[in-house]
Amino acid sequence: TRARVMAAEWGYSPTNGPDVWARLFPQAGGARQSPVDICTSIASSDSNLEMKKLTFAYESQSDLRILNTGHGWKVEAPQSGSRLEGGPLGEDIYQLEQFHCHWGETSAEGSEHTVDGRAYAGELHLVHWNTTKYQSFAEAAQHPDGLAVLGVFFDVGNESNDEIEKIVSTLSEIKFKGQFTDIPDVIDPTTFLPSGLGYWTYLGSLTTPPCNECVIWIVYKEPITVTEEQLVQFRCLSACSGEAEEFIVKNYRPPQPLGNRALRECNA
Ligand SMILES: NS(=O)(=O)c1cc(F)ccc1F
Ligand SMILES: [Zn+2]
Repeated sequence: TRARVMAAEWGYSPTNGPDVWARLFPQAGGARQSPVDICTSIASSDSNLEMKKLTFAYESQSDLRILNTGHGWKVEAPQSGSRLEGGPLGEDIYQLEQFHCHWGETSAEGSEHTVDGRAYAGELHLVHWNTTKYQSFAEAAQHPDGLAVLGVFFDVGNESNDEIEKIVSTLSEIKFKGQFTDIPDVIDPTTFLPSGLGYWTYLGSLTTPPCNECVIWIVYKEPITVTEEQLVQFRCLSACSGEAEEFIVKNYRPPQPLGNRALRECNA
């Protein structure tokens, strides 16, 4: 009943998960929702994108705050000196705000976007907002061109990802929802990006409630590699703030209808 969904926090279980979000968050039922299945055969190679190269410049930062949001971990990384521009972003400059990731109960699933129906083991999101047009992240999230999110797929392999290890090493300190700590290591967001910079791009939304339709998505084609052990550590985070232990074993939204949206690709 509505009362039950009203009472419960949104999440990823059958009673409060993606299938019922639209009851509480009307935008979740909109026509430009994310994620989507990336059907590579319909992706149009847009010469326009080839022309305007996507460029990014990040600072290396230490003592970034990492938080257990109850739905996963999030690193707050407001970087006034960072810039993401070009590609599908027109003339506007986007600034890094935070990064986080999504994963599944097993490594057979976990990414939000899928490629020709194939899910990856996880997906990292580097979230940026349009500082050319808007005065704050919150304001930008109310506009169709407010945010730009870079998505990077995780493949499971034998080499552990050193940058992800800096995140993993703090997770024991933020086991419970609401806990946060500072990451002592220096983090350079550039190191999260794959070497091949080809990507797909389309207009979409936040993949968690309220699912605002405010995101220009840029999803890299090439995954980065993490280890099963690193993903196992993600799944040890608790969704609760107290002694009760409800592990965050999955926090990905399944693909939503692309509808008549253009899906463009750029082979950088
Ligand atoms: N998963 S997401 O990158 O679409 C996202 C980013 C935010 F800043 C807030 C909510 C979100 F769901
Ligand atoms: Zn995300």
